Amino acid sequence: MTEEPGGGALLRLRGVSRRYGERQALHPLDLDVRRGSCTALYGHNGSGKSTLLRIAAGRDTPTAGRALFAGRPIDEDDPRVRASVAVVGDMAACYPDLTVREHLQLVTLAHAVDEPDDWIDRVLADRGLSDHGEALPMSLSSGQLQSLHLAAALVRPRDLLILDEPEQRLDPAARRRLAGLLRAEKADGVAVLLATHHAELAEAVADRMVVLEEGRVIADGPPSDVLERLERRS
Ligand SMILES: Nc1ncnc2c1ncn2[C@@H]1O[C@H](COP(=O)(O)OP(=O)(O)OP(=O)(O)O)[C@@H](O)[C@H]1O
Repeated sequence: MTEEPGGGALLRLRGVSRRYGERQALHPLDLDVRRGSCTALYGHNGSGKSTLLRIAAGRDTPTAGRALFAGRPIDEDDPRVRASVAVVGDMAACYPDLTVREHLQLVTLAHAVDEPDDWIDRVLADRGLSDHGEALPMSLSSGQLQSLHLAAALVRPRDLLILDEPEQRLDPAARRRLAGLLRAEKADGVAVLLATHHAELAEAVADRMVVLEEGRVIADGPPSDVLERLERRS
């Protein structure tokens, strides 16, 4: 398990901002995510959620500020980050010639997971994919594909789980399973950071909700308080 110095937050962003040319996608912000907690980013299209997640995952470098994982600058090429940070992105890709099971086997092989077949069977069952293990991606529905991307993050070790709109294309039952899964991740001590457009999901799983508007934090706190404030504004 990755240790954070002085018992601090596993993910620590300080004064992080991101500019694309003339566009300030993210104004300077601070964010801490601790083990066993979940922070939900919420906001309109283009408000900066994915930009922030990419920086948190070490896939993008902030224009200014510091993004630290367990006290060290985050870089997705750092083997320690690759071993501990699982990401379900908004544009995850599949290999067209590999079955669902083979995708998951590839991930368990890359992360040297013990007894991978047991893990894979369990994750397939939890994600409602048991009957699709031998299916190729092109024969899956969009919701089943999203479940495969989630499954790929769950068959590998992780201390920090980053998800970009994981509720996309999931039906209500699959969304409820997702909420249960994220609560179980917290109970296992994983730090969870997600972007979502689904207020109920945030309320069901997050300890903290951060609302972005044009790259600025406009509300931050427990989801029920934040949602009440947003309701009053509208
Ligand atoms: N690679 C890029 N180059 C230029 N501009 C970008 C790039 N990525 C994002 N942006 C811009 O930064 C802003 C924030 O985008 P971002 O994808 O972070 O928003 P978001 O909150 O995740 O939106 P959505 O809810 O639609 O996924 C947008 O104005 C977007 O056009």
